[in-house]
Amino acid sequence: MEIHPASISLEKCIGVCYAWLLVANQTRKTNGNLQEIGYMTQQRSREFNAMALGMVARVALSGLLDTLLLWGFSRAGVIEPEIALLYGMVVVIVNGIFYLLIRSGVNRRYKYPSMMFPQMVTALLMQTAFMIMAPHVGYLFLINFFIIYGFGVLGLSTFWYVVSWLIGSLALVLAFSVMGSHLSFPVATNFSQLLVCLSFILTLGRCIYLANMLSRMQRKMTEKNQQLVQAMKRVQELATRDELTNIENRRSLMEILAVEQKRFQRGGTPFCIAILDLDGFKSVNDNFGHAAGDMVLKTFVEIVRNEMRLSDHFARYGGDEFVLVLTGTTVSEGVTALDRICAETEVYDWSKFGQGIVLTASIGITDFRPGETIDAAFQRADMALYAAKSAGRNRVMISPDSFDTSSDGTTIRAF
Ligand SMILES: Nc1nc2c(ncn2[C@@H]2O[C@H](COP(=O)(O)OP(=O)(O)OP(=O)(O)O)[C@@H](O)[C@H]2O)c(=O)[nH]1
Repeated sequence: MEIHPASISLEKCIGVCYAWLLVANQTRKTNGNLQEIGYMTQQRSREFNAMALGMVARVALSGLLDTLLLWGFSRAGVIEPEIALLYGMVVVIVNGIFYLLIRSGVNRRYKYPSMMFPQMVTALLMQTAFMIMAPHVGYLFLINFFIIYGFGVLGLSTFWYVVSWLIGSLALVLAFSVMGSHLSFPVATNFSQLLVCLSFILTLGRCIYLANMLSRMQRKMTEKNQQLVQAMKRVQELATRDELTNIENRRSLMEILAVEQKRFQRGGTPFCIAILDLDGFKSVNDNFGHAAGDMVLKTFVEIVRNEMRLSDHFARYGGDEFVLVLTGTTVSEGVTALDRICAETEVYDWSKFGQGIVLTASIGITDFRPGETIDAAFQRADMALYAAKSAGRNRVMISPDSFDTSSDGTTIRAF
């Protein structure tokens, strides 16, 4: 068997490996760490296992392609046929073991259930062993290093990627120190040249396949991220908005008030709390049904929104009770806006929701005062609302000790 070795320098090979590793690691970062998908629900666990089994099948297929090439080289007289046979057997046995480990769920006992790292190390050591056993086709095992690290991109964390690189480097040093002078390109005959050419074509194909897999995964992840962002937005909405009227809910109101309280304490920016309640709303429900009641509530919200400033906050406190937080506003300024709301509610044509419906609103308002709690201010506003109801409804009442003059200077409705 005549061999024409084309020498491969150790530095060149390690240099190329290093460059590939850098590119691969960059891609891995972009695609996120699949191993971290390890913490998952049963459904995700099944999907993950299917993916891991798919990877094992792909690795096995790649190994069988190499077996075919080795068989070709044995036909060309470059290596003994036993090498091809042994390679094929090792591929089947090793991948069979990983298949069974994943299939039986043993992998789920580990923090990183993809088993990518042990698969990679096994593959690296296997290539090294065959490089030593069959140095005349050593280039074939050498270029497989690139494929192996390419697979690693799909699922290794930075730490394990570096560890696998160190292991691969040591394996290369071992192979070159043992067989360096015998490693060669078998290009003595046309047939073996054809096989070498074919092996490079197949390697390129596998690299392209991997790149394509990565880009598909990236697209899928982008899609999933978008879905996640939408879901988070929806959760946020459900947690902070009232479903019927789409204004802030009670929980969100409490957060808003806490923020305004802090702002007041820092810079003294005044704000007022107004509680609004529809008068006789229950009778709408009783006489015209819940759906009509809902329409009334939504319409009332629109009336208030048309009168409030953009900087104000409007929340549904519960039932037909609403709260307006009037920011940067004194009581007298707030009362002007609230009077308009009362007037608009009174003149609105509610009869479109049920014949004869006439509705008004009662409102209690207070300003927030230094050193007090939100609860204390809230209670005052509630008392003012109660006073408005007691005084005959359809009016705005101010809590005691608030500024007692309206914007036009006349005494207004403190009780
Ligand atoms: N349609 C509808 N009704 C609701 C909703 N939430 C609470 N309610 C009803 O709103 C009514 C509120 O009761 P009250 O505040 O006592 O009714 P009111 O007639 O306005 O009484 P005053 O405030 O004293 O004038 C109750 O009948 C609740 O069942 C809702 O989301 N939709």
